[in-house]
Amino acid sequence: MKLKKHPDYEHELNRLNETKEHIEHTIASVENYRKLYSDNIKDAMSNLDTQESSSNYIDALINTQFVEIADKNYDNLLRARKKPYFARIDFKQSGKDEIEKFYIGKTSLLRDGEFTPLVVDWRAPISTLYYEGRLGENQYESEGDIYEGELYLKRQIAIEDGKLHDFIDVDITTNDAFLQASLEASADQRLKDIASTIQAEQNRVIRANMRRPLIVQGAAGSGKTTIALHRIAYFIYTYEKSFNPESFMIIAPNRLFINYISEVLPELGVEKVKQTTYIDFMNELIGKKIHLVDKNEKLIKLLHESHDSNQLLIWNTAFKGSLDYMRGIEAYLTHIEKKFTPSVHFMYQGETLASRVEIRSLFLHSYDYMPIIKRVNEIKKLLTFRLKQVHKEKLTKTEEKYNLKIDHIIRVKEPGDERRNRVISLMDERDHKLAEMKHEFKHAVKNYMALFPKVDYMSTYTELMTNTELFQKYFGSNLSLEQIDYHVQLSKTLINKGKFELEDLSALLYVKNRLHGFEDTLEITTLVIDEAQDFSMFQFFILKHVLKTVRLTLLGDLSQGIHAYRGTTSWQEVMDQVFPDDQPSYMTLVQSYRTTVEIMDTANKILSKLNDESIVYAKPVIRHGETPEILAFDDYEHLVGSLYKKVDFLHGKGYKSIALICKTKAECVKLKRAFDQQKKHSVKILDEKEEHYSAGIILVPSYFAKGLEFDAVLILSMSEGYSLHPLEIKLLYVAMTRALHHMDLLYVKGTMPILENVEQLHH
Ligand SMILES: Nc1ncnc2c1ncn2[C@@H]1O[C@H](COP(=O)(O)OP(=O)(O)OP(=O)(O)O)[C@@H](O)[C@H]1O
Repeated sequence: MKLKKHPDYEHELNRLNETKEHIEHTIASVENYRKLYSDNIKDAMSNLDTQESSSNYIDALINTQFVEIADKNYDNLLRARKKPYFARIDFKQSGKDEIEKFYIGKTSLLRDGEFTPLVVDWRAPISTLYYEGRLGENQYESEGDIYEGELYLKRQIAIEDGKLHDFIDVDITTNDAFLQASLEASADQRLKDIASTIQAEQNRVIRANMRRPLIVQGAAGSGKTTIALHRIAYFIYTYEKSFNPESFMIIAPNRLFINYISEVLPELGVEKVKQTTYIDFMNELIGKKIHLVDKNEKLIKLLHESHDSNQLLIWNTAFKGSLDYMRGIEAYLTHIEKKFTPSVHFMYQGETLASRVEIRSLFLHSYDYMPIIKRVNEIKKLLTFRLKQVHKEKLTKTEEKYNLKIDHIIRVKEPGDERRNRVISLMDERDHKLAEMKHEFKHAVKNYMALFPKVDYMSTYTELMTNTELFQKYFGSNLSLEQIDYHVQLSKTLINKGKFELEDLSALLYVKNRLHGFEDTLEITTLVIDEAQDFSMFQFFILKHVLKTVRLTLLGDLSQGIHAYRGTTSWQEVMDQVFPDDQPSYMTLVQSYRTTVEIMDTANKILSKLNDESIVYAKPVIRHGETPEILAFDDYEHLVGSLYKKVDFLHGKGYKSIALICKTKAECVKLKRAFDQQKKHSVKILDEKEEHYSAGIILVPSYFAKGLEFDAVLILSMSEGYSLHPLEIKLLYVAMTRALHHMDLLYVKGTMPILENVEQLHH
């Protein structure tokens, strides 16, 4: 009712109707075109056997392309039908008389002969005024030009199912009613497009210069994954003419994530972007599936055993992810490279066609930009070329030489047996010589090339890892004998089982790249990595190196670095070591959108146990909920009894996704049995292989919870509690920050040293 009294109500209503009419009209025209052209294609195809088959075929292809383009717009139009736009800004550009109204939506709509679009795409330069600008004097940039003016209005417009629902005028779009409404929603749609509620700090990340590396440190729930997708959508829109969507790639931690992502990208009007995991991408580049030990095995070991007893494991993992490791490998390859060319000249018929010095110089200098095996091939081509030239010449000369001799004998000698024998003998000698030359010609290059060592990336790398002497020589200067022995023995054990560790993938790819290189089929020019804190320096380096690009966006949160023993512990280090000459940008996101003030406060208290002054704590958007309960029980039975009641309660509240997070899978299995016996609730265990999850009660080992979110989270500690070790603090922090609306912690007394002295926690 109130809305109808708004002086602009009629205007907004008419505007919406006008827009909808335009959309319907365009949809109808596209449908007509599609029908017409698909009929044309059918005709062209049915005539393919006739004489003009090729021109018909070309016609068919052109029409197919047309339909594809129409299809693309068509899908966007269908989507726009229900919600053509979500905001309006009124802007008067300096020098112009008129205040222009811009309606902002997910896809732009143009009308013939009109300069101002009916709807402006959220990714258009002017839309940034909606996300970042405040009322009053303002400016925006488009293709290097600055447009100044005055922003008169910022209006958020809620349209649902094509009907005008509400609109409100705002100044800054922070913590507004629209954002609140969006955050109240349940987690059944894990990732969603947030085009209408993007916040200023997020907008800056989305639109940051893509030509330089960008590192984003974002608190839990600050929208990193969401922003990663919007950034890609923004870039595809902005650089539509220079880049194919296929040249964008997003690396996510697992298939579950990728499935979430693949649902959101089409919503953002983006398809065909490559979505993969690091392991899958490495296997693809290496060209074979490398069998790895479970990538969580180390973390699980560290959770079960003391850190002190695993010092060598921690050292070895960090070492294999470091650029020192890469440098050791490089030193070994350089050594191989130096000894690679034969120590003899390339000769033919006693003549040097290429000296060993020349070949070495070609190999080490002229062709040094190529992978080793390709250089060998280049040398082979060169030797073959020279040999062919010389061989032809020598063959003619030899033949001529014999023919002259034969002529001479015929001229000076009397006919008779002696002359005949002499001529025959010379002819035999000539034929023999020519045959011998042809034989040498045929085998010369092959024999010479056989003097180059036979190398392949797999044996080169495994030799280096398992040979104590070699390892000591190339990596050993700062390592203890104990460390060297640990590395070599572990490598031998793994290789005997035909397995590698996750850390070996970068190394294998490095060696493969140096030896064999890649075909020029790597189309990826722009890479976005989510959960980047789990990546090592070597992983970042190899991606930059192999893809030959600095268009990398890394989004991560060091506070959630549960794989810090193998991942990144400092973004500064990434900038210094991986991008020293690439002018990387660094941005932070501290506002957190996922959870309530009460849950975030509790999680932050846990995080403060790290006693790390450099941590920037997540600031929740003001949204209140119940205070988390921290409940201690005398034993397992009492805990489980209370857990059933909690689950009933949460069900009653209408929460669709409820996660029961235990520290390890073993505790999840134990609880699953209990639930199965109780027979009231059906529960599943979420593990690495899971590809889909949307609702229900799910048991989650803490280390799989990263990146996910649930309406309600119950953290459970039966026997394996959380200690004050940084890894366990981070694990508990990650678990707590998964909740959207509700979180409690239930534990058996004595299992949670981490809670000691945590001020003001509710017991
Ligand atoms: N501007 C926004 N408007 C509405 N919802 C938002 C906004 N930004 C983020 N969200 C929501 O906040 C939640 C967290 O976002 P996301 O998962 O992208 O964060 P994250 O930084 O990757 O989190 P984490 O590191 O904890 O896994 C999601 O539900 C997302 O839809």
